[in-house]
Amino acid sequence: MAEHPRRFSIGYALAPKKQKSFIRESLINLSRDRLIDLIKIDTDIPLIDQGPFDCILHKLYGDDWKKQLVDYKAKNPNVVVLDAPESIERLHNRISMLQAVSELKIVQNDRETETFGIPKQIVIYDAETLRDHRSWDGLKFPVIAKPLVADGSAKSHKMSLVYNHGGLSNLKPPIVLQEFVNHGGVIFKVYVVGEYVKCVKRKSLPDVSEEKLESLGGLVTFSQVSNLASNEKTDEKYYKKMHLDDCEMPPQEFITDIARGLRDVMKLNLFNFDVIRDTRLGNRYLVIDINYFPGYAKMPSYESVMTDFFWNVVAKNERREVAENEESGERKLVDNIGC
Ligand SMILES: Nc1ncnc2c1ncn2[C@@H]1O[C@H](COP(=O)(O)OP(=O)(O)OP(=O)(O)O)[C@@H](O)[C@H]1O
Ligand SMILES: O=P(O)(O)O[C@H]1[C@H](OP(=O)(O)O)[C@@H](OP(=O)(O)O)[C@@H](O)[C@@H](O)[C@@H]1OP(=O)(O)O
Ligand SMILES: [Mg+2]
Ligand SMILES: [Mg+2]
Repeated sequence: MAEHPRRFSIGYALAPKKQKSFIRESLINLSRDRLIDLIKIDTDIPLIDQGPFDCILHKLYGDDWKKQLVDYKAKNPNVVVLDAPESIERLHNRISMLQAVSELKIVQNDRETETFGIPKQIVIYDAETLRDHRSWDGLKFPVIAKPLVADGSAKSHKMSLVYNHGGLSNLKPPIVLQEFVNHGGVIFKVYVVGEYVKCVKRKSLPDVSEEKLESLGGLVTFSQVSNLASNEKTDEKYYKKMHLDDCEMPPQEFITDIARGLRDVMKLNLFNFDVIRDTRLGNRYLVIDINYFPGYAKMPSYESVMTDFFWNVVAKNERREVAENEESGERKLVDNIGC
């Protein structure tokens, strides 16, 4: 009798909004065709009582969830958890998040003139430090004030563009004050899925000229500028409407090197990062934000990219398991012969 090919099972635990945008029929069907079943994890039932899963895909936080993952892994040592909660955690703080960029060790070739880094930034933990001008004296206005915590809450996305020191008094620490860098109103979003890297353009905040800065007072607040309705973004009309066509992309190899470097340093497979190009220099790129498990459905052909990745993860794991079993079988045989 012919043996049935092995099917794989991936459990997903996502917030309702993420589930709605990411787990589309098209993704379920394509994965199913490749022998991968995407199964919803019921967060009202202990994880340990569900499955078995070859892989768990998640974007949920908290100590209880972390413990559930640890317990599940203890019982099912071969499960692949994407990604490890300890690796995701550094992205919940906007300082440790961007420190990953300074940890990169990229050897640039002589032909490359592009450089990368992060904007100048400081962290302010309390109102007293915010009032003390010595804390922010070294910063050039305008600055963007970002909540220190980046935990996915609406609050963590609420930003302020602060034009002068007068505007600082309205802010609520703990915050990061980051120099605003003019970048021609276009941001590059780099999506990473394991080895796969895709860079797309999005509309960003417009430049602030010196003259405009003098005439402006205080601050202006905003939230998730680049996150318009998701169907608009893959649309060609979106590019035309936003005049994004005219903007040159950064060199692919340069971006891929940064993406792979970040993946290794952070030990993450699923993330994106935002990059802006300093208009004064033209070849200096700054990473301003890194997000765990971003809106992949906005990435072109996301279904096939994700399915290929899932397949690589589960099939590679399966091969490792088989090899380990064979190895321990051989060892047993040797032990028995030795007896
Ligand atoms: N240093 C900067 N200089 C210029 N523009 C910036 C800077 N930092 C942020 N921005 C603009 O503000 C937007 C929001 O900032 P950021 O990406 O840090 O916030 P976020 O809430 O974490 O975003 P996301 O929705 O991608 O998670 C950016 O997309 C970009 O348009
Ligand atoms: O809303 P979308 O699905 O499009 O994805 C956004 C995602 O929201 P979600 O995780 O609630 O879905 C955000 O995550 P949190 O910081 O809020 O955790 C953040 O990663 C954004 O950068 C994503 O937008 P993108 O960077 O891809 O444009
Ligand atoms: Mg961002
Ligand atoms: Mg972010």
